[in-house]
Amino acid sequence: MTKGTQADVNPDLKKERLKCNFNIQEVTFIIDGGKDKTLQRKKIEDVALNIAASIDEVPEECLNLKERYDNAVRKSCVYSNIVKNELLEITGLEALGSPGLRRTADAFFKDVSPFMLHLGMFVPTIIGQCTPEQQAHWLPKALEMQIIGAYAQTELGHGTFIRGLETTATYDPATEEFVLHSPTLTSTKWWAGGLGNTANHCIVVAQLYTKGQCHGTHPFIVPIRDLDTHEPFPGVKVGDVGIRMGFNTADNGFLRFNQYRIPRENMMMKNAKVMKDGTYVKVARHEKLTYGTMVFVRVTLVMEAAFNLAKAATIAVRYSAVRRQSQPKPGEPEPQILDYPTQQHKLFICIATAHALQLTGLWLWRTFEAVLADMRKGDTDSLPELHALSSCLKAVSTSDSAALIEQCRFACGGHGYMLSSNLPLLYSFVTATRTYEGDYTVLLLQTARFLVKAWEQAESGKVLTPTVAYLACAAAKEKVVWSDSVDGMIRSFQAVAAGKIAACAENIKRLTKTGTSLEDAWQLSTVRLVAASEAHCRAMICQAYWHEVTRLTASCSASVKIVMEQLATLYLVYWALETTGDLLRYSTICESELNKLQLKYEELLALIRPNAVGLVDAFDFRDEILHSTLGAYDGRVYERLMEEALKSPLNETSVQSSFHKYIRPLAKGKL
Ligand SMILES: CC/C=C\C/C=C\C/C=C\CCCC(=O)SCCNC(=O)CCNC(=O)[C@H](O)C(C)(C)COP(=O)(O)OP(=O)(O)OC[C@H]1O[C@@H](n2cnc3c(N)ncnc32)[C@H](O)[C@@H]1OP(=O)(O)O
Ligand SMILES: Cc1cc2nc3c(=O)[nH]c(=O)nc-3n(C[C@H](O)[C@H](O)[C@H](O)COP(=O)(O)OP(=O)(O)OC[C@H]3O[C@@H](n4cnc5c(N)ncnc54)[C@H](O)[C@@H]3O)c2cc1C
Repeated sequence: MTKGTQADVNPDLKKERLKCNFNIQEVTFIIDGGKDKTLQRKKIEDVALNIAASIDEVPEECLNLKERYDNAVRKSCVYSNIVKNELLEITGLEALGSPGLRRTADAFFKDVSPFMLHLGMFVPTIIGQCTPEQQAHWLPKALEMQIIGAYAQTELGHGTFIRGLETTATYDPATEEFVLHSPTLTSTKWWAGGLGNTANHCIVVAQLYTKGQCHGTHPFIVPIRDLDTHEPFPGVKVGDVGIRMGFNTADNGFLRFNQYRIPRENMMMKNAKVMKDGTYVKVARHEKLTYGTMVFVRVTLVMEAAFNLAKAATIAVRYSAVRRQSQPKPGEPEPQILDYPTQQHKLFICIATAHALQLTGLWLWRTFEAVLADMRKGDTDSLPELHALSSCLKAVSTSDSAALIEQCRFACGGHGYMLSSNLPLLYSFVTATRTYEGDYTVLLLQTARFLVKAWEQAESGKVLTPTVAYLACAAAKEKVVWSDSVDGMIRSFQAVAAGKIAACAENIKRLTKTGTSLEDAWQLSTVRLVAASEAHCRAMICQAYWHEVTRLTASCSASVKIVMEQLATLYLVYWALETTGDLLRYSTICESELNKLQLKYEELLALIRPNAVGLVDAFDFRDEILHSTLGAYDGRVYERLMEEALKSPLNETSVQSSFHKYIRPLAKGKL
């Protein structure tokens, strides 16, 4: 944060900070994943943010589309040099995935860097899909930015259904090359970030043909532009996909091939190989290991959802402490809008959800690392559970984050609609995460496949993997008695999930018994399967969040433990109240217990209220990263709104030329 002098700080915010009754830094350490992580992040910020402070002469939003792209490329080059020459020295290669790097990128780009997918997917795919020899060839070039890459999987005709991709890579043993071809309009690669004008290389996912046989989709590294002239190579047609809701500096592109040749060695061969004579050799022990980059990005997106929501919550809570509106008690001053329970209801769930997703995201990351370690030893047994976990957590976290960021904008009234609040841009960026890297519904249905199988195992008394172990109680017909203790609520959420999964399995069984094919029975059950998957995911987040809070606050000061537990309890009670219909159906909860729960919720809002500003301060966002007139640390909201308004190109002259060209002639009847 940028603290300035105390005298500059809005008096209401100053009072809020005095009210805070816990040690903010302790909470920051928990959110970052430990004190060492916080210190490293701050070191990275100190290096990068000095430069970022003066990077934009004109606000990004005042530039036209082409100028914005050029500016984004300029800044990406400056930023890449800082990463390469200074930041990687602080932490080594692991810095690529560090929160410090993610945060400092936001100081440079209000929208998105056209290089984002280079580090976000191109480099991870080289690491995940190449042999050691291929890595030795490609990785240094990519890290040194001698080549810039994109990840082109999605086509105009297919994004979700990867097996339906149409781009072909046909092996020619005579020249030891693959011939890439786009046989139809719908086979055009579409959407890849950085592809339109920036990248000179691209990972292309294509149907592999050798010896006349198709072996399904495989990834290839494809040079698409000359490294010196940047002209596309003959046989390559590449360009921008057009203006989007957000991501307008991300350079999302299209790509077509006309019998374009690449060397055999450019097939990424960690999981499958094509020998010189065209023989296809499968190396991987699991069919879906070529989908590995997607699993990796889905895992990282859970913390990404938390990060963006934390930014929105910081903006909206600080603004709500500064903003005064209405007069509920005659003769008394207008209250801070943060004092309205309805405002607390809108905002405290945002803080709690940011914590829930961050702590669940850190747990998921550790799970991912453990599965990777198993796979390095040749054991892929835990991959289906990781796929099921990462699919539903990606879906629910990105969806919750987008919806709650929009709620933060609503909470800021008219000023939230200003681009300078940064809430509109944040929303347009985050809402895309619900779609990319696997659409919400599609991913929940992937988890549902796993859940229905797990239910069948539970019914037949088999041992279940940890995230679905709770199904055993339901399969044994154990009744869950409602209790508003934390453990009681988690058990009830699990009972809801188990009840929904069981109902899906029964429905599928009923339909197939009466002659419906399994595929049709599945389709006819998908509305409830999505709901079951959501319920499972919610129960899992509640359990992981509470477990992590208990674990991480065990050695904290008492006040930190209290406030962290209040937030986690608020999260559970909020979701119990949101899903009362389900609880009435699948647990023993009754009307009087629901009333008690509502009271508990309102009490929690009041308990959290004095610490609200302290809690968002604990996210520790510097102003250079928040980019918000409403959310700056000093709370000088009105001054900043006015300063930004005066920067508008429409205020450069007191009279616009359009007045003389159109309005005056119209008024004089001369148009
Ligand atoms: C600043 C941000 C920070 C970091 C992020 C960086 C960059 C982010 C910015 C933009 C990135 C955007 C990039 C993209 O969007 S890239 C394109 C992503 N595309 C997708 O995600 C497509 C979604 N579709 C799929 O994943 C699959 O096609 C599918 C829906 C899963 C279906 O696949 P299919 O082959 O048809 O499989 P099924 O027949 O449905 O299932 C068969 C069997 O396989 C299992 N399975 C499926 N996927 C996986 C997997 N990944 N891992 C392990 N197992 C998998 C599936 O469960 C099933 O198992 P059964 O046992 O049930 O048979
Ligand atoms: C900002 C942005 C950046 C992107 N960047 C990249 C990139 O860098 N590289 C890349 O390769 N791709 C990228 N993508 C593409 C992205 O991965 C796909 O858009 C995404 O996977 C969804 O696929 P789709 O567009 O084909 O949607 P569709 O699959 O056509 O979805 C449309 C609707 O159909 C529903 N639907 C589809 N299949 C099913 C099913 N089986 N059952 C039930 N419902 C179904 C969906 O739920 C959805 O409601 C990007 C997209 C965006 C928006």
